[in-house]
Amino acid sequence: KPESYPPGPPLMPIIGNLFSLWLSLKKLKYHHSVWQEWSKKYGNILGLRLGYTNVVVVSGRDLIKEVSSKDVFDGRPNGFFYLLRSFNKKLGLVFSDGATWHKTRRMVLKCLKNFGYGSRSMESNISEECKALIDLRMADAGMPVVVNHMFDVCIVNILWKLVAGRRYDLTNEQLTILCDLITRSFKVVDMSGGILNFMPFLRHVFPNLIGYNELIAIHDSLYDFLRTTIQEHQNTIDIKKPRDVIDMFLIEMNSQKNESFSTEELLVICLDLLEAGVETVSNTTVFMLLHIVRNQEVQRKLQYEIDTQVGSSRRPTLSDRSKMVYTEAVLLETLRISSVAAVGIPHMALEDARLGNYTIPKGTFVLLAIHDLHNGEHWKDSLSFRPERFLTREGNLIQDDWLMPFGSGKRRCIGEGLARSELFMFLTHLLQRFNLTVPEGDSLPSADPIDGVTLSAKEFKIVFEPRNNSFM
Ligand code: HEM
Repeated sequence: KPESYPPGPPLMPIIGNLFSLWLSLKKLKYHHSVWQEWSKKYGNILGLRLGYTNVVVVSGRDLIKEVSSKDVFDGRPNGFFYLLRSFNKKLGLVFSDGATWHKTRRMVLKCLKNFGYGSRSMESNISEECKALIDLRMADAGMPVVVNHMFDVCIVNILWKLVAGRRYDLTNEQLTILCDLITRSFKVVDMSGGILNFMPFLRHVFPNLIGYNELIAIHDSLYDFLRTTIQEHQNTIDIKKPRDVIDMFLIEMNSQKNESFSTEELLVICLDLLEAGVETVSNTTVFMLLHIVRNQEVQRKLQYEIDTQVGSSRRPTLSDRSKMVYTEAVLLETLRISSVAAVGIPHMALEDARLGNYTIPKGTFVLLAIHDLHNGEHWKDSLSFRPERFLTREGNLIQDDWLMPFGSGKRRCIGEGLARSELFMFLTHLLQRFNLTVPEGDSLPSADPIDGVTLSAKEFKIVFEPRNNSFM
């Protein structure tokens, strides 16, 4: 017989576990570390109440797969923080559910594929950005460079070519500001939505302290940019020749079908793609560089593989990937050890549901302990960066199903293929042309992340020293 709600730390009136969360955060620094410590004490299905909201944290491969595979958990939270970014409605792709989510996910995937998502033309977009990036680093070769945001504009460009049909110069000021806004919005709260979600009335008392004013200002600016982009499309569209995802949506909206989309929906979809597709890849790529400068042996092995499989007379391509198992293992090890989506994107129970021996009430937020999954007991010496853990003795790749950086099931990430291709291309292009070191006198960068909606690396610098290979 199922018990009622899963166990968790003792509750206080009204605020539930918020005070213990605040106390534990002071000690452990990261939300995912608090969930991990509490899960160890109370079990793999951890039952919390944050303010008025039930929040359950699910740990371990089997339970995470179970949640991800059951339709009843395919909801997304109704919390104040999530609705704040979408005109106080459940719109778009990432934070919608039910019929809106089904039709939006279908349409977004159809449009992206129509403009080459997953095909060769996408490869040429990535390749163009890699070339621009190499030129930029050649220009400041030998000098220390802060790397934390060096991929941002490249990553927007790759996505924006499909979504809005254009790219920006890597030093474009407007785009740099835009990327900075996204970064800031990701640092105001964690993925659970923070205090703004659980005690939203506090925005009337401490609007600055809890990040309300900042989030409003950031989203206003992001929507200004997106409104202008959509307006430009409306002014120049040829309905017989859609140029990009926005054009396809505008044509669909014009066709007056029942299931069509509103301009607000299109705005939120564009924001969703920008927010889900930029910080995640950018932060993972930066962590990848961080682990490489911390582990020079890994760098040497990567360069050996690039030199023997690609050489120096041409640039790497995605078709090199299948031969480059060590490089692939470095990508997997980065996705494991620095899991930027530490608790995935919260799910929500659409009805009362059974999980393990418990009943999860309708409306409960469900966080997936992905960081813990990737750094827990399943992995030997989980704290060391050791790509070899993904290789057999014969040098074949090991697919370990404890690694789920993109989630699983129907809500799984739609950008996985793109993200993996970007990571491969950025890494191989850079290491083909440069040796990466920390500037003289700097200590090795810390692998400890900064908390937020996604985890990010603390600021650090790298010197890009051109390699002695005669590149054509
Ligand atoms: C290293 C890079 C990335 C990581 C680690 C990552 C991770 C994730 C995770 C864990 C989820 C949630 C799965 C779930 O709800 O169970 C997700 C969803 C999503 N991702 Fe990614 N992602 C990455 C890159 C991208 C890119 C490049 C795009 C852009 C195309 C993207 C678009 C999305 C969207 C739209 C969703 C929501 C899907 C839905 O709710 O139906 N992601 N991602």
